[in-house]
Amino acid sequence: MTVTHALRILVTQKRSKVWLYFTRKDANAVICNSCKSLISAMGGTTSNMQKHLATQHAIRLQDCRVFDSLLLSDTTTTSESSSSGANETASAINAKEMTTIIDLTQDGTVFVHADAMESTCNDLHSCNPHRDVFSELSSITSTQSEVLDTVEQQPQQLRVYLRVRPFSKDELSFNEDQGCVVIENSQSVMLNAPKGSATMKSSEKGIGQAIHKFSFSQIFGPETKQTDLFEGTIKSQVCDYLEGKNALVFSYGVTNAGKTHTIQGSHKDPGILPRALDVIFRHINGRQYENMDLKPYLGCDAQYLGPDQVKQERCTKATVFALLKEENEPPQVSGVSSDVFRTSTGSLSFSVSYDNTVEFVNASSGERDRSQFALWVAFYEIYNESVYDLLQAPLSSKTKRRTALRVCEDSMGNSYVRDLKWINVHNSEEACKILRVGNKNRSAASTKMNQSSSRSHSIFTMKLLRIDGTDVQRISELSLCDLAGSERCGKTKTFGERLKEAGNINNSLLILGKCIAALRNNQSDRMKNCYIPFRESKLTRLFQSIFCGKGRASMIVNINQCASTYDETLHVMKFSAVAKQVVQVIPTKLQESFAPQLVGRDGKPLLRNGVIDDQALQNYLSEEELLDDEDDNDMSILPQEDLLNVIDNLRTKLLAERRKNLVQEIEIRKEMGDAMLQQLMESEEQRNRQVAKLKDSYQEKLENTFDLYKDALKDHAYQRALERVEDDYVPLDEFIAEQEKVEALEQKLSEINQQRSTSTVGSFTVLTKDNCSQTEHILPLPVHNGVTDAERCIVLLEEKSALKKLCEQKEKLIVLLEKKVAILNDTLREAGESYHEKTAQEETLKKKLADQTQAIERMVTDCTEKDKELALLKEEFSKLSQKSPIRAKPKRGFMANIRESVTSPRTSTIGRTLRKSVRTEPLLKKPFH
Ligand SMILES: Nc1ncnc2c1ncn2[C@@H]1O[C@H](COP(=O)(O)OP(=O)(O)OP(=O)(O)O)[C@@H](O)[C@H]1O
Repeated sequence: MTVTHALRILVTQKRSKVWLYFTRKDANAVICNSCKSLISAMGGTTSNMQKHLATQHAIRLQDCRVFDSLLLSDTTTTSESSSSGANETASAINAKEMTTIIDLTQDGTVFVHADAMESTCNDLHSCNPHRDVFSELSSITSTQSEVLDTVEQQPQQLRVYLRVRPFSKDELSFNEDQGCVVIENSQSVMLNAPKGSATMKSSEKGIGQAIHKFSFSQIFGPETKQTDLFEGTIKSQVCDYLEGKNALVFSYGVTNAGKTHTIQGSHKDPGILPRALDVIFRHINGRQYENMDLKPYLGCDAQYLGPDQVKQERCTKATVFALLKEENEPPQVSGVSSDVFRTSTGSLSFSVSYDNTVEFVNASSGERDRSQFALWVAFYEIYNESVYDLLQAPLSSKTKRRTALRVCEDSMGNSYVRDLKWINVHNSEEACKILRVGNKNRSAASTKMNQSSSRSHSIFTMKLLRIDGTDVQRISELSLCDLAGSERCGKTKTFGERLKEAGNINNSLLILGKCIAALRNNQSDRMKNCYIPFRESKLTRLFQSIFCGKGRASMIVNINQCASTYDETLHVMKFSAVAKQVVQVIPTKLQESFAPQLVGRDGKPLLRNGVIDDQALQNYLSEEELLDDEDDNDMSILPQEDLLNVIDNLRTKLLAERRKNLVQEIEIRKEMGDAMLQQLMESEEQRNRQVAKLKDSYQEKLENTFDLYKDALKDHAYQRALERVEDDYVPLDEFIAEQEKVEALEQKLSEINQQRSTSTVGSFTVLTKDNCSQTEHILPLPVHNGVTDAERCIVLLEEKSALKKLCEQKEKLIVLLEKKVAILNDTLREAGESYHEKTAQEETLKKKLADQTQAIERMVTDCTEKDKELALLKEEFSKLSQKSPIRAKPKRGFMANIRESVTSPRTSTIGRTLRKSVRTEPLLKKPFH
């Protein structure tokens, strides 16, 4: 016993280590990436850290193996039957060797076999990171450990249902009914590509097929009623939920395919959500936990609330309901009309006959008397990759932005939306009110295809707490997710904000598809361990735990039969075919052991009298979590010391990052500088080339212009010539008339000649005296009676020719004379010109002469004045000489005397007098001309 006990303790320790390892495996995958970049930034320590990581990994693996062997021996000793049962199941599934997934038949039909899966229980066991979550919990209570020993795993394919929407009147009038969707039986459907669809075009080119076949868990045709759909799809999941199992339901499809109709329905014809609510409340009828002091906490735990907190909760609930009262006429904001589920009674009006279900649940539970239930609901949406609470009061101003909520994970790897409003509802009426409030806030915008299209993934989540006394025995979660339309941007004519929405919608659906495909791949090949990108979108991150075995997921694929959306529908169907191949392994009794307590690694509960134990919380979070710098982690719940550590670590990381960034920045700047220089050089070269080209082209243009001008000039000259010709032109009639005249005259002349020849010699008298004088020197006419007429005529002709010659000579003479005249004219003109020149010269000379004459006259006048002056001077001189006692000098002439008086050094009186007189006579200063 002691050995077994010791072994048990050892196993427990190992289990807790391994569990922690596996529960954080997924998170580590993401942390790893950030660590890698951090490690690379840390330079030299990289290899050491990598080694350390590798060693840690090896140790964990070793732990895992040890744990496996211990578990095996432990299980063998405690519960042999269950072990063998599990082995049988594993071998049974192992034996299920599957074949190809897609079968291309000769007639161009593609068969997608949904059961074409290769999967084993062991495989799943090895790839499921959360397989030991529950063994960890087994150490908490004795009852749980008992349950753990009988854990069974129930492999099940992901249930994928197809719902085909009926045609609307409009669609029929637009000829959308082209037999694209043919339901063969309850599980098989055939899609025929209509003419003009991309699929048909591709198949015509030999790419792909025109006919596709798909199989589903169940197909619901256009005539299916909502009640039948509920019965055939999620009813069993709801029953499981009431028994403590988690469930997730997706509605997937293109916009306007009927997703919202399926989930919510209408007032007259409610969808699966109100029907599920009805079943739940019928089940908990009379066992309602009214206190409201136990509330869901983090991922899948519960929290005790103090009286103040309870008050706060009641207040929140009232506020949310008040949002609904504010509206008089509720606007239609989502795909479902807002008057849906407005019922006056506590139960829904459509509730028909779920008594069987309720009975079934009650009978199976067997805890009718003891347990109570509390249902907490939340309604939120993922819009543009941000999570928004739909129960939040709408913003007063349109410019204000809604607060996006963070997706966090608790220590067990369960995702949850932080600060999400959870409302405790006591009946269907209240739950439906919540739904209506959320619908009001739901982001809906009209697209081309659906006037009230949902542009977000909306999720209605219900957490059911089974309470025994004041203990929460278990919590189960049911989520119904109405996915946004999977249409592509082009089809819906989306732009701007709508395009961004479409991008985000498609991205999250793509990630969902990737996760499903990766899950399937990992299951189909045990050697494969593909990374499942749960964390790449909020949607998959939130439901990661469900896909990893913590609940059952099912998908309702909605399609319409319209020819215009055929390609989109085909895409949806292909996605569904992959989804259907995912196998979920859900431990059947697992949920019972899932006590909603916060436990640390030491197994101590976190909640003590409704208050969180700090010490336990410190142990609850691992170092990895403390170091995890992801925004989404819930840091606020950490103690101050750890927060300081985190800050220190972050500071170190920040410094390293900054250093790295600086180096990168310098490198980038250098690269950019080089690139810019290169670019500048290239552009300069290009510009030079352009300039040269321009030069050439301008030159060419210039030449062309010259040619044009030349041509224009030629044309002009030609036109002028034509005009001249036109001027000289003589009309044909006139010319002919003239010719006729000439002919008539010639005829007359010949007649006259004939008459002459017959007439007498006297007729020669016609010659005038002048004529005679002109011609006598040429031809002296013989005048005598004996000359015949013929001779006369000859003579006359000779005369005529002689006259002609004479005329010609004269003409020549005239031309000669004209030439001479022309020459003479030229000479005359030249002479005239020279005459003009000479005349001009003469005038100039005359002018000059006149000027000179004037000058001479002035000189003469001056001379006369000088003479007069001289005479005066002479007189003065003679007077002076007569008065002077000095002997008069011999007469040498006046000028000689003056010269002497001027040049003599002696100052004679004459000189002085002369100068004085000169000075006193201003007239003498006049220039001498
Ligand atoms: N099974 C059905 N029977 C009758 N009418 C239906 C059915 N399914 C859908 N409809 C009608 O088709 C229209 C579009 O449906 P719904 O709004 O549910 O589409 P949706 O896929 O949710 O679109 P979106 O993604 O744009 O929100 C609605 O008027 C709805 O009443």
